[in-house]
Amino acid sequence: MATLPLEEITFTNSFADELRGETNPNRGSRQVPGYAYSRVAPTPVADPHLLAWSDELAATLGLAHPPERGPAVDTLAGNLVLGSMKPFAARYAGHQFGNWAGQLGDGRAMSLGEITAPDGRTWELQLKGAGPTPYSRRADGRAVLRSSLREFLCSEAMHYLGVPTTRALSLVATGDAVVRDMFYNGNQRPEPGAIVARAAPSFIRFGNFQMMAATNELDNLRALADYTIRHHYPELGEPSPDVYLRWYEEVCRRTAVMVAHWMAVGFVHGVMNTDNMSILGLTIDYGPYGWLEPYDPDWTPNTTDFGHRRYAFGQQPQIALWNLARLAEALSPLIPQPNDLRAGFDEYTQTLAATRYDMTLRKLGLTPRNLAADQDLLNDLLDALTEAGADMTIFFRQLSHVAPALLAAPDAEATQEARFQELLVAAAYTPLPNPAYGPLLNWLPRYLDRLREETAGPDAIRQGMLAANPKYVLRNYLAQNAIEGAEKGDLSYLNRLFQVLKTPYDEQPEHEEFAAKRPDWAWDMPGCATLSCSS
Ligand SMILES: Nc1ncnc2c1ncn2[C@@H]1O[C@H](COP(=O)(O)OP(=O)(O)OP(=O)(O)O)[C@@H](O)[C@H]1O
Ligand SMILES: [Mg+2]
Repeated sequence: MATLPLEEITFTNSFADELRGETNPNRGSRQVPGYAYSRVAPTPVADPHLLAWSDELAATLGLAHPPERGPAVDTLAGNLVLGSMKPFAARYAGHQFGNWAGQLGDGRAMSLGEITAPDGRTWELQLKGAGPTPYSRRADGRAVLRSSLREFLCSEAMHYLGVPTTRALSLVATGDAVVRDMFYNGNQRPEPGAIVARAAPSFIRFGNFQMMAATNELDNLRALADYTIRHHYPELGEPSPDVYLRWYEEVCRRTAVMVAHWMAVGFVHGVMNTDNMSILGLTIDYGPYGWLEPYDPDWTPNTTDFGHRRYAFGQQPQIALWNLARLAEALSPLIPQPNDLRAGFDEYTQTLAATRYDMTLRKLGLTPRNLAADQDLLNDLLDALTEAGADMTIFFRQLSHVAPALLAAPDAEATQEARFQELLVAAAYTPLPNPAYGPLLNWLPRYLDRLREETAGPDAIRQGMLAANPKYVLRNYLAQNAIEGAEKGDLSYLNRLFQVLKTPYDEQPEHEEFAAKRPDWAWDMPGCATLSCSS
């Protein structure tokens, strides 16, 4: 299919054209009452050059691969604003760590406008780190290479895993230094700056609605809801109080599906504030996220959250519901009987339970049979994994090979115990035998008996399990290796890692090193197991 260089694309600007925005060129931080956004201009950078590019997303958008330097990359760095673009920073508010934070807004993100893809769908293109806006408060509007690289890679990795997410088109180095206190310990240092161009049908967050409700701007609230429905939920029909209710239920449903996916692959978002919740049910804001390595519902990578563990892995389902309740409050002025919004909570709870059940069964190669007994089997597995602290990804991936093989083996009884031992050694972070692995060892034969009840043959079961249990996820230490290379100007590790993450369910035996459990050196190394919000 024909592609165009980015600089030849004509952008549309539905958000800027249809909603009320301020055009004040003043970039000073301030409250922006009465408006859904502020028109802004990116601040140019010294030497924009391309570090990474998502070919597949570019193909979807109909964009040609740009050279390392030139007008396309200048556009992706904010140095060039095309005539058809109306860049803006959205005004949103939010609850951060459970507390109302008031106006936040795009302090370093800027939307450039929308691209209509060859298939007719529209995508908003947004730069993250393109300079200050009225919402920057005391910060600089910039992003460092390490956090931008993490956002670029993880957005795309999540897409390839099948998780609903915003996408990333490019990672561009700015040539400017950005000063950060990475450990919040008073030691500031200059780091290389970078800008990610991300794409999604829309970047509207729960917090955009909260902002309007908090300041009682009901016309703006209604306009934003109507805009969202008309452009992104047109199947619901023309906005009306009844349609608002159905829309809210659909947001709840999509959010549940997103969280179920996170739980299935071991993704921890790390900072599920309401301003980081997409109204489209997409994973948004790849900041201090992490991937479960030792299975532990209490784990969070975010050092800022070590005290309360509000956003730990196992908390995510209930935090999403808490956030949805804040969204319901924001939408209630639009609804004659706000209590009707409660139907969305049930939608969330039921969809989450059903989707998680479904996804976990698929991870185990099972089809629904006896709900109560199977629930027990699944719950016991999660308890056993927690007690063992086994590597989640390796455990499920190895099981996808071992369990079907045992079904097929004529001398299964004899080999079973040895195969289970091997599986646990592969996934264990402690030397075995270890009593913490007892429950898992007991669970495995029970599971195998249940698997024998399946009618599908071992091969079909193995195929299904391999398609549900990724071999390659973006372990934090892998991202850290890519960062260290990129900071030294060596992109080879980043490129190889990105390539591997594009087919995470494939075996790719030549890339085994990217499937390795967290190495010893990475346990205490910043960026590898824990992260601060400094980005
Ligand atoms: N360096 C910065 N300069 C200006 N504003 C910032 C900066 N870092 C964060 N902010 C703002 O602080 C708020 C909370 O930040 P948070 O870490 O959730 O978002 P983010 O990582 O900047 O971006 P996003 O949610 O768009 O992915 C947001 O309003 C964000 O724009
Ligand atoms: Mg954010």
